[in-house]
Amino acid sequence: MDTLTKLEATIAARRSASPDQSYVAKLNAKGLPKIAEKVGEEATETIIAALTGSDAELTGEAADLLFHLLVLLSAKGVPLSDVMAELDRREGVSGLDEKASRPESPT
Ligand SMILES: N=c1c2ncn([C@@H]3O[C@H](COP(=O)(O)OP(=O)(O)OP(=O)(O)O)[C@@H](O)[C@H]3O)c2ncn1[C@@H]1O[C@H](COP(=O)(O)O)[C@@H](O)[C@H]1O
Repeated sequence: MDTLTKLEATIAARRSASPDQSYVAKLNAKGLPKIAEKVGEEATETIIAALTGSDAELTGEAADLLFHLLVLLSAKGVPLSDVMAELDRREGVSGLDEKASRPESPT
């Protein structure tokens, strides 16, 4: 099992833990807007690290961003495998124009 898939399973298991003992449970208890805000915060910190920080700082912020993105996907019930499948699908799309790289929107 790859690292992100293992982390996804850990996050799913920790969602129902005590918020006193689990960061994942604490964040879920605060609700979806707070989880989404954390993703934005970590994305900003990743950008700052990329522009002004060391490679080690960028690595740390990228890890924070991926972790919080997995917490968000879990809270929304969207499996990581769906995201991976979408990336695989795009890899198979020839060219990268705006329309072809996005899933069909429901009409
Ligand atoms: N990968 C991580 C991970 N990365 C970052 N963090 C936490 O994310 C938080 C981010 O720090 P911030 O300063 O931005 O946030 P904060 O001050 O704690 O909280 P805010 O009030 O600012 O939102 C820190 O508390 C980090 O400990 C993580 N917490 C947990 N995990 C993984 O999730 C698993 C389950 O964790 P628990 O839910 O704590 O058991 C762990 O075993 C790890 O594998």
